[in-house]
Amino acid sequence: MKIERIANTVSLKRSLETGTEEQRQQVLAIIDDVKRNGDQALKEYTKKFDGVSLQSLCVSEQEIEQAYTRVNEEMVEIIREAAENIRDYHERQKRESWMMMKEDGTILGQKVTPLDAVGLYVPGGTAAYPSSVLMNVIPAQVAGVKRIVIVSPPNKQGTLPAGVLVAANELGVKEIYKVGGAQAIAALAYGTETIQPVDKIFGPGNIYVALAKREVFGQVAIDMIAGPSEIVVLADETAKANEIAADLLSQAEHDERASSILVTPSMKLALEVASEVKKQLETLPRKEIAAASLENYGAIYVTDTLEEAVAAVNELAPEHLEIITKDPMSLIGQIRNAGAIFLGRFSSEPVGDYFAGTNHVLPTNGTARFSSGLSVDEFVKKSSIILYSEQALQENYTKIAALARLEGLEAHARAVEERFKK
Ligand SMILES: NC(=O)c1ccc[n+]([C@@H]2O[C@H](COP(=O)([O-])OP(=O)(O)OC[C@H]3O[C@@H](n4cnc5c(N)ncnc54)[C@H](O)[C@@H]3O)[C@@H](O)[C@H]2O)c1
Ligand SMILES: N[C@H](CO)Cc1c[nH]c[nH+]1
Ligand SMILES: [Zn+2]
Repeated sequence: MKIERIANTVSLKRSLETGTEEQRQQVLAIIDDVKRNGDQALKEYTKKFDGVSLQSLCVSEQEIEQAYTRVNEEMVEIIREAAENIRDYHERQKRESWMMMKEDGTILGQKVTPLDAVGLYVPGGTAAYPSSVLMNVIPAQVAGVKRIVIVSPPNKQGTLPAGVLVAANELGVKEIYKVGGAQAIAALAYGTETIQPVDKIFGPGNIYVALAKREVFGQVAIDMIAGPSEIVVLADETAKANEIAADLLSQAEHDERASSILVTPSMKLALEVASEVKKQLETLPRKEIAAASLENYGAIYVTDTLEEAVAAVNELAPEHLEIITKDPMSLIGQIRNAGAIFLGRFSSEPVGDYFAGTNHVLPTNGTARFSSGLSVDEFVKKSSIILYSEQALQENYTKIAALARLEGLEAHARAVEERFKK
């Protein structure tokens, strides 16, 4: 990894894939086809892109049973325990409806209502993560969403990865469809004979999925458009180089476009981490991906002071931040931009990816400056409640009418005056 001396200003080299005009046109054509031809279009695209002809798009009971034969009981227990931790954490995010009454009889409040139906896209290939099923489905369930649908492209055997099916089944998700890409997003947005439309679509995917989500936005809501994984480790001379190297590699193995960065005031640590990364990389099964990621988007930044290192972290605004210093807790107050903050050497990033209970869907591409990770909030909507008493309107209608006339909206003014016409 390259070692660079920096002051406190630095910007993370990030990979932003926006797609070509040709890809956008292709996605538009797919969406239009699904709108017109429903299931038939879904099956044709599945044959074309995933290389498999399906009789039915639905995952059957039999496929779920088959999946359990491929995931051992111990693994199922671990999935259950992770799910429990995630549910426990997200239960605390739940918002209640509230109302307040004023002395004049006015009642104001906020009604929290779960979305009726949400769709989760689970990417195909090696990026099909059972943990992402837990991270998206559990907050939806905690919010009270009744209908949760999963879509994912089938493999050559015409089914979905066993881990994904087991995770979904453990959570009680019954509606799972074998369809991926832009066609799956179109089906979730507009509906087909088999797939009823949803209100909001969640989950990452390749460029076709991302472009389709942008296109259907408005018809349905969408979550964030997630970029490649990122980790920044903020460490001082007390940290262990082998542990930091392992954590940097944990995110680098996700994607050639992932970004792993160490920021430290210690040149000694920087040199040790660089050599550890090289050593550990050699034995990683996904070493080509991790090496490309480190080559293009990895870095070790050395600052003069810890304060400068903290300022650099805030500039980087990473998805994941690990603080491995003498007193990590004392630095929390100074961290302004980070999707998740992992404190101390035993809070290695994969703890959050899988098990602690926090959500692993987090803001990337510097969006931690203004946004947060996935939470129960994304699965509810909030309606304002207004009950004005006669006394309250009597006392205030002339002010309301005045504000309306300031905006040139005479009918607004007359609406409130109408109640008090002599
Ligand atoms: N940010 C995260 O948390 C996160 C997590 C997991 C995966 N991912 C991302 O998900 C993506 C997974 O990609 P994937 O491709 O393996 O799976 P995918 O499920 O996203 O896409 C597969 C589908 O893409 C469509 N497709 C493929 N080639 C096409 C073409 N030429 N024209 C139109 N459609 C086409 C097909 O319909 C296919 O079913 C990766 O980019 C990965 O980085 C991100
Ligand atoms: N680190 C990823 C998000 O950046 C999430 C993940 C899933 N599985 C393993 N990791
Ligand atoms: Zn990860």
